Amino acid sequence: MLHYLDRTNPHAPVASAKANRKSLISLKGVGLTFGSHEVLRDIDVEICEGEFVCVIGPSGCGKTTLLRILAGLIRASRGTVSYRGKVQTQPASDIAIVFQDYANALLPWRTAAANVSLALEAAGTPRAERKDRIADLLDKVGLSKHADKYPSEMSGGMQQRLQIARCLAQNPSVILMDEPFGALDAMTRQKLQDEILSIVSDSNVTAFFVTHDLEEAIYLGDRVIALEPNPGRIAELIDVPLTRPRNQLTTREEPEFLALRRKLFDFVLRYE
Ligand SMILES: Nc1ncnc2c1ncn2[C@@H]1O[C@H](COP(=O)(O)OP(=O)(O)OP(=O)(O)O)[C@@H](O)[C@H]1O
Repeated sequence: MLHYLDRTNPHAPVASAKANRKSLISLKGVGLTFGSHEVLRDIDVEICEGEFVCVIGPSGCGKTTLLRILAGLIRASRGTVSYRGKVQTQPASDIAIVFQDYANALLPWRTAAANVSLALEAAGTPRAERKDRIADLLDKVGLSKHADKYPSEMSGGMQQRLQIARCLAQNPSVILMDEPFGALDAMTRQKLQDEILSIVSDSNVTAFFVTHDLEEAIYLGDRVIALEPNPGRIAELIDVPLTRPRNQLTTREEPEFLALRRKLFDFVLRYE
């Protein structure tokens, strides 16, 4: 259970669990070179259990590459990536990835329920348990009424929800998201932002979220990593001091939100 600063309640655990959270992922001196192209340099960051970390930065600065390193899909050329205190040598089964390209992430010949079932089958969930788990997962992402639809019969937002349900079927401790809402319209995007926040907070999942959208990063994150390019380095690691639960209207009007928005805009404008 996460506790966030609650200004409406003076007895809320203000000293927040944040300070006591356990480190889950640790990157020390991580660098990556593709051929002669140095993509990432000296990345040092500690991500704690239950934390929501967003990454922003100009195009090509290495955001996706960093996510792929965390996923264990690429080995760093330098430094170490530790997961639960152990140096990571291969992808962990409890780290799930949500991609922007939901259409390619789903199997078009399987219904929504069968797409979720696939992840359960892969995880070895006994057949007898699958039906209830599928119903729970589809319910969690608001797709209960669409279990028998094929991806082609669903909107972009619904397909992305389905991809998220499939990831949750893995029972992940960490969800890595690479611009998951980038292809969606503004209203759907905001709805899904709130859904992912409630999923993450209900299941105490740790989230690492790559986005081009500076406001999205502030709205979702406990911290925002600003990567500068050539090679990709951490320019700033910014704490987001906004209360939770967040609200699409009031949070975005808070002075701290606006100040951070200004700070991040100034940062990216340097690389325009
Ligand atoms: N497999 C690869 N081989 C060679 N170079 C690569 C490879 N993958 C990525 N790169 C290069 O690494 C750099 C960082 O790419 P990456 O996709 O991580 O950036 P990004 O910040 O996510 O970009 P965008 O915001 O445009 O999605 C780019 O210059 C890219 O061309």
